[in-house]
Amino acid sequence: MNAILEVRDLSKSFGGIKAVNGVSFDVAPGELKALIGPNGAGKSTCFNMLMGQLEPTSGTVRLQGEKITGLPPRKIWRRGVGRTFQITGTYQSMTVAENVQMALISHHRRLFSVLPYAHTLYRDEALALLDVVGMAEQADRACAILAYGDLKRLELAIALSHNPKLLLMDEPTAGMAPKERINLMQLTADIVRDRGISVLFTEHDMDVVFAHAHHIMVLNRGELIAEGTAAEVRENARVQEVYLGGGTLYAAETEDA
Ligand SMILES: Nc1ncnc2c1ncn2[C@@H]1O[C@H](COP(=O)(O)OP(=O)(O)OP(=O)(O)O)[C@@H](O)[C@H]1O
Repeated sequence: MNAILEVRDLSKSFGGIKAVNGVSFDVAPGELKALIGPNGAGKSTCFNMLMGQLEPTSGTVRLQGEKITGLPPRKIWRRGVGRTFQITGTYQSMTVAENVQMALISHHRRLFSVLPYAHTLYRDEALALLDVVGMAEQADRACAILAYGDLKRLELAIALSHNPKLLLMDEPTAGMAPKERINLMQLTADIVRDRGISVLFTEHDMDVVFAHAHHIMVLNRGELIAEGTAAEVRENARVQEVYLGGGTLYAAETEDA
């Protein structure tokens, strides 16, 4: 099947630093793909170019065959690329459901005309999305009092409200307890399977990566040095060298929450 995302020879230099250097890869429909690498490898720079926050020095990005390189973030988002961030961005003064409703109102391009009665709009649709992420029972709670793991699930519901074809998740489990991380990624894997969307995520926790990613790419000093299944990447000598100076690449954390 044709790729959802095609990245070709993508590069970004900051002065003399080649943060991303000639990176090429595809993301297939319904694929859950991880981009891993040590600190400073170029993962965030890569994501920022895919989402339009950074202009590449060279290279192209295509979404379903159409070039999106150089488009502003909002246009890329409108074409069906969603993103979740390391630091969650929700409206603290609103309830859980209202946050999703706001996203749905924005998706339907009705933002300014409907604000006075926004709280009644798309409520059922919002509840359905909250059900997908296991948050329906918390629909009327204020965001300000949510546990961090619940905020991350809410963020996922907000991202889904734009009905993305591709979701970019930048360290989705950062700041979570080990058990919560596995749960969030299991939820993400279920969503990928059930809704047929593609997800590309960066992650430092190898437990999460090896347990859930269909395919893993390893970035080091701006270059892709390996890709494959969890088993292939785990056994790759270059990857082991980069991560642990030649040792075996085990999960970083294995204790329970
Ligand atoms: N705006 C910038 N100006 C100058 N150098 C930058 C800029 N952004 C990133 N870099 C450099 O580019 C390289 C890649 O950084 P990047 O943040 O993409 O790595 P990363 O893999 O996301 O790291 P981490 O896992 O720590 O988030 C690093 O050497 C970084 O210092």
